Amino acid sequence: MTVPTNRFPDDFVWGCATSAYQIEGSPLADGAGMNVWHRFSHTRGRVVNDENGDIACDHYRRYESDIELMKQLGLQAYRFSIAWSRILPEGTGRVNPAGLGFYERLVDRLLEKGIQPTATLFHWDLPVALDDRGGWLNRDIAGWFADYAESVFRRFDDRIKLWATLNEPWVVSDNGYLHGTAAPGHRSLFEAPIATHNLMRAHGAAVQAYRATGRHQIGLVVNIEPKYPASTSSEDVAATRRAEAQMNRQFIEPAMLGRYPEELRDVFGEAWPDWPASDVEQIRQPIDFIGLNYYTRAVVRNDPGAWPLRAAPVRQSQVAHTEMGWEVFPQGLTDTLLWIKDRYGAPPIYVTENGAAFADPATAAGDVLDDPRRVEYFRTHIRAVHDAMRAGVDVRGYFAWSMLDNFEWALGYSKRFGIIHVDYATQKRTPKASATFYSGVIASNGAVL
Ligand SMILES: N=[N+]=NCCCCNC(=O)[C@@H]1[C@H]2[C@H](O)[C@@H](O)[C@H](O)[C@@H](CO)[C@@H]12
Repeated sequence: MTVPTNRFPDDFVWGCATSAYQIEGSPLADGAGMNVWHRFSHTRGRVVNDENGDIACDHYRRYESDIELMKQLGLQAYRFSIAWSRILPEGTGRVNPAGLGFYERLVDRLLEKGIQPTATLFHWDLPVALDDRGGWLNRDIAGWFADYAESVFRRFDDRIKLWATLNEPWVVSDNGYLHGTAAPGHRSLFEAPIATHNLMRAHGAAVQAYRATGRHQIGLVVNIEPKYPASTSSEDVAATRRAEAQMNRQFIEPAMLGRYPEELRDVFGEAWPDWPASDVEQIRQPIDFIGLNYYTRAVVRNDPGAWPLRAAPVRQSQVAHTEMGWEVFPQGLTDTLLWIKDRYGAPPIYVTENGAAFADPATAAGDVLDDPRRVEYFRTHIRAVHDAMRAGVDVRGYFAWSMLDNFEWALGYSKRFGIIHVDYATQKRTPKASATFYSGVIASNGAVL
């Protein structure tokens, strides 16, 4: 693959990404079952300002005008997630035709507008009915997930050509079961490894199901945050390896190499089981691509009091940070793409999420002051992708996070990642300067960088 010096290959795909619970609203409409983020966000004290996704960006009802905005931007593809509990209100068994109907309308409208739909099966919004049966702690969930996957493959594989099983299983295991900062809000050293393992077994089962009937591509989306030691001391280097194994290799390694990083026993101790080899073999199903979500890096030091990693980030001074407190570090994206290529056999990669939160207040006149740092973030990170491709990494596409300002999980609506501003009181959409910039990147295939 020859990569031109000043633009991207002709078949490179440019898109934007979102997820169901963060933008759709109407979480219980038309027969949908309740999902764990609905229950979590309606539990006092779990989300900033006790905000929830009851309305969000009202995309469930406004999807046609939102697709019009995507068309105006010149998007070639759109990454969204399918809400499991719209399709199967009880998580298994009865299919809800109205739930399928929403995604049918969404997909057909996207195709009408020449925008490729790419779907993620699970973006954290587990049906409550399954959570009440143990959720990711119940080994049966691999079969439940495969059945759900089959019901959507059957319906949409004629129109969706790029599938992802899971979005960022690390966040579900680490935030949802280890630290309790995300749904379902558990805090347990023993539950997190079980959740990890069942998430990955479910991934494997869905890929196996896809291979039976699927005709296109399926992969796994992981968040990778490259870890750099704060010093060359053996303690800081060891701490960095623990942090890197627990976030960056805990999921991609079983999926691609059929093994878990040995550092996980150092992190979890007796709470890390000896998984049956047959389980890990089943997890290691050949996949067609890796989806990489990249936001930032971490500089890591040894911290004996930091449970359970015994590692802590060191904030870098005198450099730019986003509203999330994340360092702006585009070199980390190049480094990560090269790391995936070198460590996992040069798989095709899509950058499935990359973006930045900055405060973008709307003025009284209704304009939106898009922080110029967001344009700079996209410019430098898209350049970083190009650098990796010039160094031989097989990157197939880039999806900006996010198309719309949206519900940022436990941070509610306090963080704005969108290239399109959403006034949540009026639901008015206003493209930001970053939308104009990204539209130019797409139109010139990266030549404007
Ligand atoms: N330090 N630090 N970072 C810890 C690792 C961050 C992991 N979270 C993500 O990557 C989430 C991903 C998610 O898909 C999307 O649903 C979220 O809205 C975005 C923005 O938050 C990102």
